[in-house]
Amino acid sequence: MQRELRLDGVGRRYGIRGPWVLRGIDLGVTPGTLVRVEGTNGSGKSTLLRLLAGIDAPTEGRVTGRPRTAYVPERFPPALPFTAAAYLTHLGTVHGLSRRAAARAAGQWLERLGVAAHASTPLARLSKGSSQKVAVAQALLAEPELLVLDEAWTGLDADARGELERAVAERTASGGAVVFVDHDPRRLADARGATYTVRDGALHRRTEHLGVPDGPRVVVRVQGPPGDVLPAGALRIAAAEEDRPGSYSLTVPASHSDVLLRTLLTAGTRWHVVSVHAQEGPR
Ligand SMILES: Nc1ncnc2c1ncn2[C@@H]1O[C@H](COP(=O)(O)OP(=O)(O)OP(=O)(O)O)[C@@H](O)[C@H]1O
Repeated sequence: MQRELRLDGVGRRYGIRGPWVLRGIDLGVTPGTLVRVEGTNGSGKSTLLRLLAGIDAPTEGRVTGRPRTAYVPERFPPALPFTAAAYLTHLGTVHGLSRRAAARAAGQWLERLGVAAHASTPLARLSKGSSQKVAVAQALLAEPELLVLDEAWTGLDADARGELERAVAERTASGGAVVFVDHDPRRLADARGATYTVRDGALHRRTEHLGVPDGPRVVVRVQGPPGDVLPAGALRIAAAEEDRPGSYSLTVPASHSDVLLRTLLTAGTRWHVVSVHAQEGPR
């Protein structure tokens, strides 16, 4: 993602005389950031996410700087005459992948989300949970610059929920942005990012960090050449402390630890991983 996606003075209402659901929204989504959107039922969270995803247009105001975007809607349209694999392959080509690359990415995501056994099942015959996995796969397969997730964890089993959290870490570590709504306040609660609350049609920035930081974390200690800068992707997902010149402790939510390790081990500079340990309980 090269630049900021901006909403300036954005308002949305449904119907000419409908009440304003959102009004005067100014928001910048910068590359590599994670944004949680909160609010009570009916406050306008999904409306905001549809505007950010570009599948709905504002009634007033401007949206600029749109990156390559993918979206998991609150309700996935399932009754299309495709199998899961054919649908994902088709969408991959729509996103600009070659047919071969799209089929490969479709297979990989069905595998990662634990639904590969249903690759040949028509969408209309998938269970609710499997259908949600296909909804998640369609958004992830083309590695979007902006990923918009509306209750995307709902209906997923524990393994798939973990896989989606990892995918979020991958997207942010590689410079993409992720905007999400989730009814569980613990979702990605430890991850670095910003929280906004939708209230009375306006957007209020709540805190620098998401939610209540009480989830399991992992501390990775690394050593590199003194004076070398940690990879940007690592700094997007981890809190870093320099213990000595060139020696850092990086703290991440447990769900992000393997993405952090991969980011460090594939960086240009050779970072030596000294230790990896779990940090439990309140800090
Ligand atoms: N397509 C639509 N046509 C008419 N009104 C709509 C439409 N979509 C949303 N609304 C209305 O806009 C308001 C905000 O809805 P929205 O779905 O954005 O809220 P939400 O915060 O996501 O709610 P929830 O937490 O229940 O999912 C509600 O009053 C809703 O009825």
